[in-house]
Amino acid sequence: MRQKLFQYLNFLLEQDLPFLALKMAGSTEVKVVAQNDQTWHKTTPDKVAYAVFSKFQSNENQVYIHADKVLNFRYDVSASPPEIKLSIIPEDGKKAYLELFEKAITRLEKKQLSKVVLSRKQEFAIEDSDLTIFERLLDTYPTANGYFFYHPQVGKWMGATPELLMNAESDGLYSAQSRTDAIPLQVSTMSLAGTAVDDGSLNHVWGDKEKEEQQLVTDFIISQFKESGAIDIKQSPVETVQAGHLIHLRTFIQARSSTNQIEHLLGALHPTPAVCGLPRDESMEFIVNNENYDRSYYTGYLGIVNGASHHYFVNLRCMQLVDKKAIIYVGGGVTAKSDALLEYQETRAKLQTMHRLL
Ligand SMILES: C=C(O[C@H]1C=CC=C(C(=O)O)[C@@H]1O)C(=O)O
Repeated sequence: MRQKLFQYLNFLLEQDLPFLALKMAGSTEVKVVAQNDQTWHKTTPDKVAYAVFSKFQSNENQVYIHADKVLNFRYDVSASPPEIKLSIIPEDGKKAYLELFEKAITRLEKKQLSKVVLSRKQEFAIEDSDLTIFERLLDTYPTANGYFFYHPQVGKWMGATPELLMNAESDGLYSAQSRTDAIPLQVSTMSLAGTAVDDGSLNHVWGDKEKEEQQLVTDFIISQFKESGAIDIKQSPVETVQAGHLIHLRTFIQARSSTNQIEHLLGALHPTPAVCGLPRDESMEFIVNNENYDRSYYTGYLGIVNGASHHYFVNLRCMQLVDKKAIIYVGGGVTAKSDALLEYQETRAKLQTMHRLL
């Protein structure tokens, strides 16, 4: 089946047809949503099944892929995971990052912001084919949500994201004809923040900075759920979770809502303070005016919708593939307690997630 998947993706690339291939965390299946023509659909389709790829600034250039075909390929992760290539990453962008950090810390100390996520990108040459890199990605990160997106007018993106933005499933019977009805849904999301390099022991002692920045994300999600009319909101205890060679703090949050609330709920959640900051509008303004580059689809989201079933993920640990180049995007949450060099090192550690696949 593995061979069939790559043959099919190769065919779509050769035909220049839009697709999203997604293997959800821990799944043994890659789902491919493909469109039969090259149209760039920019609004929510009146279709039962589709894929979405959204920018960080989600009011711009959304991409919807109409599911003319949805194919599922069984994917058993290779018993011998690919060898991890460790190479030295040049220190490009350090000066610019530290300058950005200084500007942010001024705002944080004045309490104009309580948290802001600062990011950057770095370019690398690639030799292998895009599909070889995708196969390596799926085998290296079986517990991440691995994806490959292509649209002839938008380009190629690939990633292994640990972060769920929203899962919503019908908790009752669903009929495909009743898309416009308010079908009750079980909704779940996660608050993921705080980063450390995994040292192999499961009892990492987290500092106050990490605990606080993750709590801010949890509180934000719960308040957005409440405002959006979701009910029965429940949260799990905070846990440490592995993402490749990194670890994060994570809380699951669940609630009940309905299909007619989904778009609203998505807008209420995205962008969470795991990728933007708090207060949200001020952080967004700071990022857009000071990062000095366009995040594009990084820290946006990707997803697959099929009837009442919605799966959306935050576009993190990702790269854009342009000709023989990979542009890797990375960032991290900064608060008044942050240390500039440690935050910069964190972006370097996050770069490795994609870099070791090249
Ligand atoms: C913004 C990123 O990560 C987010 C998700 C987990 C932990 C994060 C952190 O510790 O700052 C970030 O909020 C990224 O990987 O580019």
